[in-house]
Amino acid sequence: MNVIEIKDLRMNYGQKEVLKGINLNIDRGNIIGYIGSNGAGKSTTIKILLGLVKGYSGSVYIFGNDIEDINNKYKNKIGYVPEVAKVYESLTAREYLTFIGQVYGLSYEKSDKKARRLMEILKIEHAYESRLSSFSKGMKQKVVIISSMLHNPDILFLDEPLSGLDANSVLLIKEILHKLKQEGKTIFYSSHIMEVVEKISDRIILLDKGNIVADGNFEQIKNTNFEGSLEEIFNQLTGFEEHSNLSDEFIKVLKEV
Ligand SMILES: Nc1ncnc2c1ncn2[C@@H]1O[C@H](COP(=O)(O)OP(=O)(O)OP(=O)(O)O)[C@@H](O)[C@H]1O
Repeated sequence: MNVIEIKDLRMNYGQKEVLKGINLNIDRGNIIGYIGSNGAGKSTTIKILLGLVKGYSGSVYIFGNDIEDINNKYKNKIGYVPEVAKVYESLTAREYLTFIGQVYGLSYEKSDKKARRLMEILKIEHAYESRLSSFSKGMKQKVVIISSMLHNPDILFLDEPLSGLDANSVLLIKEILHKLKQEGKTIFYSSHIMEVVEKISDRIILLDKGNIVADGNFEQIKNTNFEGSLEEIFNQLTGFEEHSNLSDEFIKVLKEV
């Protein structure tokens, strides 16, 4: 059974067609690199899958159930790291994480124990009782990552999850994702850092202006399209060949007096 099945997914915002008929079947135990230019429709797709955006046409099945039909029960099996996470700054990490844990159906005690241990492993345990407003960017990101995984979800949607993390933490999170995948978890990984996507993804899906323009593992995409790194392939497939001219122009404007 496919963990996620998307059929002819379309979404408009006013006159603007943001998704133009997406079809996707996703197996369990995969890391899916979901990439595309700014405004391509990645976050919109993820928000539809999470039940946060309505008004789409087509259908979305998660664990074989239409997300319109299943009273949101599937949400306890999903974790989400949004691109820009809104944490409650006035709460301590402990208050925030135990709250999120309980939203996902864990007991207070269980949430507390797991959250403290996870913060310890990510080396921010000293701040467990501190307000989130006092956290650095990377520390906040670690809390958001913990909050998305505390309930051990089967599907993870990660939007730029490594943002603000130092090199050691990046290494650790990548390793965790790899191990979660081996345990059968499905990870939807959306990012603009092509080197990371190229390395960690079992399958890469490239969205361009609301359409899927490439789908396969890195080798397949390389063979059926162009040679080069994922970054180069991305630029070619999204038709971006003018960086040299644009950078010249940018600097020319800077020099204007
Ligand atoms: N709530 C909204 N109302 C109107 N238009 C929206 C809304 N949300 C997104 N859009 C538009 O939909 C398009 C796709 O946006 P989306 O956030 O899905 O892109 P993205 O691929 O995630 O981009 P990025 O890489 O910049 O995060 C954009 O043109 C955006 O302006």
